[in-house]
Amino acid sequence: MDALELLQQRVSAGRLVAPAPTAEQREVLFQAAMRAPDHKLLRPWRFLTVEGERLRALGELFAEAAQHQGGEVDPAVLEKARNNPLRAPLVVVAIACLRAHPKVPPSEQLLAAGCAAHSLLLAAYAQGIGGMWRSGELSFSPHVAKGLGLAVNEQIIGFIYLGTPEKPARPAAPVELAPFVSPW
Ligand SMILES: Cc1cc2nc3c(=O)[nH]c(=O)nc-3n(C[C@H](O)[C@H](O)[C@H](O)COP(=O)(O)O)c2cc1C
Repeated sequence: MDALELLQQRVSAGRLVAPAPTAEQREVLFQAAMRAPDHKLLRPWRFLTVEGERLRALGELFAEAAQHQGGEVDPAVLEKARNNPLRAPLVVVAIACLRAHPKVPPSEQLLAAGCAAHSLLLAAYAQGIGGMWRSGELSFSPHVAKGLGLAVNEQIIGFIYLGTPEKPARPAAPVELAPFVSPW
């Protein structure tokens, strides 16, 4: 796929089915992520892959986290939390790993991690893999972070759902640029 077409046409795919990306495709996804712009080459990111039965375990972790938020939890909310990870055959947890650095503040490291996640999404689209970056309040849950084994300096920046798109990608309409771009 042409690079400029990819950059202008990438869209998310919410409905994803098996098969999950192959080993070869995953190599491309993660190599693309590693090429994100990155001040001082800190690589302030890492990724966890969750698939198969582990998707159910992630759903259980989400349900537990919803219960840990306190108060009475609507059973429908719990059920939704439990089923959320089952919306794709592969969920990649994108994690920012922030460390003290004299030249690179945590905000820049967070941006670099976000760029890595975006590169992964672009590499997915380029390979015909459907992808969607999701967060939701449970991505900020300390219980989820602990269950996924995050260190204190790490934070979840997204759950990237990947799989085979159920429907063809919708066309991305061009955006009127005037509100977003102006000479100074
Ligand atoms: C950090 C981040 C978190 C997001 N979380 C969600 C989410 O929880 N649920 C959702 O529907 N979309 C979420 N999105 C937006 C979608 O990934 C997607 O970009 C949006 O639906 C627009 O679709 P498009 O990518 O096809 O333009 C998030 C995007 C980012 C960058």
